[in-house]
Amino acid sequence: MKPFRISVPASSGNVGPGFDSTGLALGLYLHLNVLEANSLQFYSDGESISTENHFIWNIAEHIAHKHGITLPACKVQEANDIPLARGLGSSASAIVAGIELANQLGNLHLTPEQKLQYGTEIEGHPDNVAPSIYGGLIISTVFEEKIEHIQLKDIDVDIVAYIPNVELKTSVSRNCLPDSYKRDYAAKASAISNLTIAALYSKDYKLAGKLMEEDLFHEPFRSELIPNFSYIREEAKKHGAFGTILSGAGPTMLSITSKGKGATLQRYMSNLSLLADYQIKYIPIDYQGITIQD
Ligand SMILES: Nc1ncnc2c1ncn2[C@@H]1O[C@H](COP(=O)(O)OP(=O)(O)O)[C@@H](O)[C@H]1O
Ligand SMILES: N[C@@H](CCOP(=O)(O)O)C(=O)O
Repeated sequence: MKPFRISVPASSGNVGPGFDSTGLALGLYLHLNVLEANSLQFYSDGESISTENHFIWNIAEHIAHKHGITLPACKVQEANDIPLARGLGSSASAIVAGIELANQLGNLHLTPEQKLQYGTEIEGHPDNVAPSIYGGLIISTVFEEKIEHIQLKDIDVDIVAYIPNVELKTSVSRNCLPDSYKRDYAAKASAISNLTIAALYSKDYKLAGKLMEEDLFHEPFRSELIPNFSYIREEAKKHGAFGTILSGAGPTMLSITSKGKGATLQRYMSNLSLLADYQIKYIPIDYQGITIQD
């Protein structure tokens, strides 16, 4: 077996009002280095860990099982820049990595569409899995059991993320959401979402940022779980952000600002004493999605 390396980007789900359907790939990565070995070995950031009930290995085995194969022994070294349970799609990146691990080890020749299908079945919604596979900004939905998706390339904005040092499980944050919305409310929420995508497509980032902050599908119900929600939004706006939204289910928040202004916004926000224990990062958009290197 030739050694190989899988790299999967993080992602920010929803992008404001695109609940469960829109996501942006971000330049923070989960890497798996895979080498030949006589027994199965898994290392995470240099430490040996058990593969029993290991999230990524379980997914690889699940995919292998679907295709009627057994995975060969190997040594997997994981290095992960994506903080867990912060709304940066760590679970989707891990799922995509597990699918790719099975694909490579089992010579399954999966297409990107098959990976998206499998990943979405496991994650439950495609908004993180799709950008982790394809890169860029992806709008997608499950339709007649298939996943339709469109990629918007060249999003000419800078991204700044505010990552608090507390975790929030996506499952917990989803429990706060209503089971249904009334027709007028849903129509308004959907109009805001449609116009946000049209604004992004037209590169009207000022309008896109304004509309992103008007989401009605999830942010109004989640904001009270999020530390400094209004404060971050207001401070970022004062210093050039077009808009500031929850990343995925939170607790990370994310601003979009003009191309070239990200570093300045990052510096300004890093000086706020209320945010002293946050990681505040200027993160590039990833346009490659998953990559495999020999
Ligand atoms: N690289 C990884 N290795 C093992 N488990 C992971 C990895 N990444 C994510 N997970 C699992 O996914 C959980 C986080 O998923 P979730 O609550 O959906 O948050 P998010 O996807 O926003 O980071 C972690 O607590 C862990 O159980
Ligand atoms: N659409 C999902 C996105 C969850 O993203 P995560 O990064 O928090 O897992 C939701 O809003 O629940």
